Amino acid sequence: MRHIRIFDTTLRDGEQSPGVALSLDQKLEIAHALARLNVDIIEAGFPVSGALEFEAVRRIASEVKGPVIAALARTATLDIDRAAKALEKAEKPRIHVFTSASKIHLEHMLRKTEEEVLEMADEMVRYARRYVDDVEFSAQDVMRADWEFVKRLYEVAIEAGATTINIPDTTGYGTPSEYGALIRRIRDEVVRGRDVVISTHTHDDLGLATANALAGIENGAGQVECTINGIGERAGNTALEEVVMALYVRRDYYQAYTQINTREIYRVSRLVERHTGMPVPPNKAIVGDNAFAHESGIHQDGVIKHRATYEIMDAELIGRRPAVLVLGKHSGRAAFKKALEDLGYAFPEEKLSQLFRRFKEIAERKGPLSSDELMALVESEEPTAHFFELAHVQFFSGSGLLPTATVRVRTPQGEKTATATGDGPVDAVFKAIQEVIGFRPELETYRVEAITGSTEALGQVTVRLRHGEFQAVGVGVSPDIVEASALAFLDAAGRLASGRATRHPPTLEEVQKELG
Ligand SMILES: CC(=O)SCCNC(=O)CCNC(=O)[C@H](O)C(C)(C)COP(=O)(O)OP(=O)(O)OC[C@H]1O[C@@H](n2cnc3c(N)ncnc32)[C@H](O)[C@@H]1OP(=O)(O)O
Ligand SMILES: CC(C)C(=O)C(=O)O
Ligand SMILES: [Mg+2]
Repeated sequence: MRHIRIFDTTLRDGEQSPGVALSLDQKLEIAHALARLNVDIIEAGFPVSGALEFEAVRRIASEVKGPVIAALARTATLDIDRAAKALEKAEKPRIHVFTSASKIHLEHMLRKTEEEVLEMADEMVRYARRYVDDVEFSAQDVMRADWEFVKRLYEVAIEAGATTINIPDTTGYGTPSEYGALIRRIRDEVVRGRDVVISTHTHDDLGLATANALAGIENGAGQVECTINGIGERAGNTALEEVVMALYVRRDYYQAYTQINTREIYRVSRLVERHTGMPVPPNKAIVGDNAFAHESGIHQDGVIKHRATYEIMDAELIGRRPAVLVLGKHSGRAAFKKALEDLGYAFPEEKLSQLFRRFKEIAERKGPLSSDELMALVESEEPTAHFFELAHVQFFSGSGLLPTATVRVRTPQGEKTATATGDGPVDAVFKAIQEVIGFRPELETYRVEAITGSTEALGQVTVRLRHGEFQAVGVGVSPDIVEASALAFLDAAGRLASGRATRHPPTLEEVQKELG
């Protein structure tokens, strides 16, 4: 098995994502998280580009231990001087010198001839080697460049002392077979057995970044440049989590491994999402919300019978909770039954079919149901006659006023009225209801949703109450949220009072108490 080095460039190419500007503290926090992930190299930034960037690289170099810390530099002495200065305290510093290889870059961007670029590459790699032993060399846009020039350029860089040669498909133009062939050619015709690591750097303009990186590995690359969540210039870079998990899950095929602590992947992904403000799409491989969720009945049935029927890796492996079954319009009986069992219900087949039909009708109209909604569905199918009925609710609140509510409720013992104050109108209403019904269930969850999308939207309130060892869910709907809350509370309290509640699973403390 070959070791593939993971070069993380979230803090450099990743931060080049339009609109992203990380603070010093955010960069440091991400760098520490990358060290816990055990990446081999952290590209901490491009020091010449600004004072904050310089300081971030300097702090990361002095504080983050473990990985090699790399800093980017153009083929210019000032860039290399700044990179070297920022890396002064690094245990394992690397200077990453880059130029360009394609005609279009040379003519229109660098405005240099091939000979001038060769000379700059030679001089600047040598210059960087005066500061550090570990120098990486890249030539942008290799995929669109002429092979003869690419060959000469990388040959010059190796002769000048580059220890890693990176082959960027800067514009995301290559296909996997082309990029793979290019890496193979670099290995056979440029590196020729010398002790130089070949690195991939692929962009996702055609959605091929990960496929291209893997093709590079198959053809001799020993380092992959990538970012968390695949962020980066334009459509982004190769996603670290994708390449790492592809190498792990298909180690039989690639015969290669990384040293990544995969259980940290999800945590770092969330951190980068939060700090960059770039949301991870739900269908994103490995780290998206749906990556380990199943809604289709056939898949759910398979997963319940044997996880591996529809899962090629365990969610826990990347630090996520186990796969979830989403109960929606595509779900089948098996998943529905399992969800009810998980909530503590067991029904005969006939009753289950009746509940399942009702569930399908609702899910087709409103989308997936949460477990509270499922409980409400089951309980609303019980013989109901409301035990407590709201006759009247009145409340007032406002700035400088003590929120106060009065409720009148029809109970089996007749109509009762109570007034209470609270932290807000809903709290005051709940306290007044507790007075009226004569017991004090604990509010475990409270959720408000708009049922329709306009300003006169109907509000749906779902509460879960607990009393002793019983719990019940109640739902209330009204254009007035406070009234919907009163209805929901009375619905759940009625279930508790009339013995139509479920026994809740014991808490850890209760089990410990029972066991003495
Ligand atoms: C593919 C990549 O990701 S490359 C990295 C890209 N990242 C960034 O650009 C982010 C940080 N960049 C910056 O802050 C700024 O662009 C700086 C500080 C680097 C340079 O700023 P400025 O001096 O204002 O130059 P500006 O950005 O307008 O133009 C880039 C200059 O660098 C030159 N250049 C580009 N690449 C290289 C290179 N590899 N080697 C030498 N010079 C280069 C360009 O030809 C241009 O030079 P010119 O001004 O003589 O025409
Ligand atoms: C600086 C280089 C490696 C780069 O990011 C690219 O070419 O995409
Ligand atoms: Mg790039």
